[in-house]
Amino acid sequence: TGSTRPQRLLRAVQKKATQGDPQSVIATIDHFCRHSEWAMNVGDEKGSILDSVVTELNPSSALELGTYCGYSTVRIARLLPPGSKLITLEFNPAYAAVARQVIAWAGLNDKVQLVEGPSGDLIPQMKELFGVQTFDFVFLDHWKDRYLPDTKLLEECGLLRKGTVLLADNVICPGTPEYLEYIRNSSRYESRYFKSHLEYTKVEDGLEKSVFLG
Ligand SMILES: Oc1cc(-c2ccc(F)cc2)cc2nccnc12
Ligand SMILES: [Mg+2]
Repeated sequence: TGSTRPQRLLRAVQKKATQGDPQSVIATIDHFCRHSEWAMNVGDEKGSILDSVVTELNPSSALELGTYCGYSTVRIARLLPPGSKLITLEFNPAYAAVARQVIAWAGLNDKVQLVEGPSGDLIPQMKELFGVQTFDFVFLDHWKDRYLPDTKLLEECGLLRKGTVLLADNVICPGTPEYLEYIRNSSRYESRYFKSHLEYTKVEDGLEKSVFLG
């Protein structure tokens, strides 16, 4: 039986990236996805927008929905101040296994907690399982039909506070119309669209940044 694309991506990281150097892990994955095999990482163009949002916010507690191979996990965690924590949820065990090794290669284990399972089941357990009060930052990058229900769940579970920033990937491609409709029309959020491109392509995509107003 052959290897999977995430396994080939991991092999490239372990072969070419410097251990403990998140920037080299990011560069290696971007090179692999541009020159060898496309993969659904947020990528370098949208990744720069992600970086600027995280840097401006300087979050102490962050949540990522959809880990995949850990590319955006590394992008976010490398920017977090000491003592802060990124919890990342991944439904697919094969993706999670690769992501753990990518995160470890980048030397970011002490900032990241990867939890396997469905976000809809895990979000209500955040407080009791991980001692989370509220999140300062949430990156939505999992299945598009989960963006809206999981956002409503975060609200209902009291995991958002005045000023929490939600950043959603793929709001154009593959697209999250129900989420956009809700978040742009809700008086509880202030939203802004960052136009960009689908990772490693010329296809339009973008990120929606929404501030929870409480
Ligand atoms: O960034 C992404 C891109 C795509 C995707 C796949 C196939 C295409 F043709 C176009 C776009 C799927 C994604 N699923 C989950 C999280 N992020 C995704
Ligand atoms: Mg994505």
